[in-house]
Amino acid sequence: MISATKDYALELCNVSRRFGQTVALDVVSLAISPGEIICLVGRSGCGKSTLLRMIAGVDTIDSGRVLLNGNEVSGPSTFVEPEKRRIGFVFQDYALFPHLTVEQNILFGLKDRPKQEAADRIAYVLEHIGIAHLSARYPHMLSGGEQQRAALARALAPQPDILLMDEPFSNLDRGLRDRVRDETLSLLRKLGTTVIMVTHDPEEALSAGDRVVLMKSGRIVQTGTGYDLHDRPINPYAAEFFCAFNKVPGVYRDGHVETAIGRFARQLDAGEGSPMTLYIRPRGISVSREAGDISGRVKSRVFLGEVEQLTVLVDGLEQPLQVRTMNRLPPGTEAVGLTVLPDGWLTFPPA
Ligand SMILES: Nc1ncnc2c1ncn2[C@@H]1O[C@H](COP(=O)(O)OP(=O)(O)OP(=O)(O)O)[C@@H](O)[C@H]1O
Repeated sequence: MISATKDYALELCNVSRRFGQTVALDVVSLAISPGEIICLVGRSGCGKSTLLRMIAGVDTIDSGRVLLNGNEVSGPSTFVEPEKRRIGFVFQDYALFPHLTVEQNILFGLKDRPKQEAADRIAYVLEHIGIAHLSARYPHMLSGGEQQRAALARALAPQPDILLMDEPFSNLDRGLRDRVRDETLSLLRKLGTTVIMVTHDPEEALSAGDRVVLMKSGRIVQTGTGYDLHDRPINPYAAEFFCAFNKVPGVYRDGHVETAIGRFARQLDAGEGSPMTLYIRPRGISVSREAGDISGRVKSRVFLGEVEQLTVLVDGLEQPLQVRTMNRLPPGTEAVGLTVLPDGWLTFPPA
């Protein structure tokens, strides 16, 4: 084994994996500190599950290195078996053994421990995860949320260095999901567990982890806090993953993006006359019955509770603008004034 820095719980160095013609992971590098909670996101097929499988060691890599606590576990001439990696796994379907009780499921991962130690570990996780009263039940006798907690208890019992979770909350309905997720993550934080959690849900990714890792076609597009990814996306893919933007074509001139709905000042590293697309957040437009920078006509509105989504026709734009507002307009309002807020827009060259 090659020993590198122990500052990181996990390091991926130029990891690649192909399946025939498909490049599932394309020279991926990532370092994760102990106790960090990472949300791994990206569209279907971008390589999230493959990445978890390589870390867990249930599949091999073609090139690169994987290090756990500074020790190489996958590399050109190294392969440490999954059982020896001290990694816990929680799957989307929980994968509990149906013929074993909750307690027996947890015991399964502790078979090599002395009896008393295993019993102590089981008691500890049952209590901390709040399912001691369910220990004698079989999986089919548990609700979705309870099954999720049982799977978490089984994964945590052997005290893994890293916990990998593949869409762990996606089988739960919305209300339960938020609660189980908050409870689970606060417990994992308390235990100081390093976590990589795959999710499809952009909101979950922004809110749940310390850091978001966004993938596309086997590559990491951007890593950063939820605020970084949401407010400062590095490209249109990252931007559109977290927000359904209005897109307005424009041209860069004299420090401004010139569009059919006005000039937007920003210093850009772009040549005079370069085409630029303005990405305007639906919440980045204020709307009122007074005159604004832009005149529009409300085509339709959908009341969503906290906010209302308006579709507004604007002269000179092929597509109407989508506007999300907390400002309740009187029924039947047609003519509106719109103003794009200073931090309500981004700009990128056209894709
Ligand atoms: N064993 C395999 N054989 C062939 N192709 C595979 C295999 N495993 C994964 N792939 C391909 O590799 C790519 C990445 O798959 P992966 O399951 O990692 O994506 P994902 O981001 O987890 O997708 P999803 O969000 O749909 O679960 C996909 O194109 C997939 O079809």
